[in-house]
Amino acid sequence: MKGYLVLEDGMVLEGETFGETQQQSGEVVFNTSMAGYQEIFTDNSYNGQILVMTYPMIGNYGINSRDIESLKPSINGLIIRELCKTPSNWKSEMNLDAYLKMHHIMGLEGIDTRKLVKHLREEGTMKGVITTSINNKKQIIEKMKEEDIQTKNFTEAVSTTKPYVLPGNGPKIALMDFGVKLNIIKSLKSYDCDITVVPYTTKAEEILKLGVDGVFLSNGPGNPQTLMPAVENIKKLTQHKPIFGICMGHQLLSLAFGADTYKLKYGHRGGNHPVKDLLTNRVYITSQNHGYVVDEKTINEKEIMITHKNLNDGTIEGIKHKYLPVFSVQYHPEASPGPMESKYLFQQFVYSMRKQKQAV
Ligand SMILES: NC(=O)CC[C@H](N)C(=O)O
Repeated sequence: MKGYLVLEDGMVLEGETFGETQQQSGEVVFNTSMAGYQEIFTDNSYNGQILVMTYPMIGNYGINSRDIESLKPSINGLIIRELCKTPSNWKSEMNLDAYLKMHHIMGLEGIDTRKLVKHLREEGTMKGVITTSINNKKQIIEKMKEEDIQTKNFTEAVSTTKPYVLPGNGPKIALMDFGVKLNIIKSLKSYDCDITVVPYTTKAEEILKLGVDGVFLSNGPGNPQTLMPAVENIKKLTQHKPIFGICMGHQLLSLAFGADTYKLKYGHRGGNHPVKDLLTNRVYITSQNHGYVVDEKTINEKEIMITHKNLNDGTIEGIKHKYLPVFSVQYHPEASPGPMESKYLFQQFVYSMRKQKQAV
């Protein structure tokens, strides 16, 4: 069936639908990874977004039940150049078309993704609608303009509603869940951590009552500034426990230290973003997925040190407190998908918890 992507600025692109034919809206963002589409679709940080993949063929190794970052895909829609209907891989259990149907997500193929991404790069990411009819294009655009994605809380839909424990014999961690990726949990589990995953609304006092050795702040969708109550809790926790934050966790931690965040023109989403560790001068190739970033001008240098920078645009990629065992990165050391060379950061967190324990 014919399908269309209608952008907020009036641009329309025509393609063929797959998956479920169900009209959906969302911020249209692009990811440049060449592989790992399953991990990307199931990353909760994409909640509410229509995703464009720049790699020209998607679906070639099918879908399996193992390579997931959460139990279901979070994307509101998928836009690709070409859909592979006959996957070939020993792990494959179904094709992408069937998978999107199962989760009621609409896909569009046959789209000139190169033209679309050039447009988004020049104009910035914007809202869009995927639909099977553009007879009412004017109304579609007007309606899409009404929704304010900058003030909407997307975390609510993906955070756990009840705490749960993943027992282990290593350091005891409270993981504040803003939409956590499974590989973050697996990475902490590789150190046999005892993890209590708590809802993002959990109060600092309740977390401290758990008697944990450290607190982990997860990734998650949406604007970090919609989560100011969590920022207040994090502010309290920084005075008591070692903390490690990734992506949304990094942004919230920075807000807790009084910094500001802003929205990037088209974000960083892909598997090859170069990041420089300013303390060692080493460059890491990193996996990324974010639209917001911490504003360098607002960092309180008396307390906070910028530890990492993005070599493409110079934005902040990591911070650390000068005296407290508290640090965070904007990129994804857990990879999934993407390079795994930053995994040592989990070890650094485990080490900081052990050190703190010995000190008291
Ligand atoms: N992966 C993430 O945690 C993303 C954080 C935030 N939602 C952003 O887009 O910047």
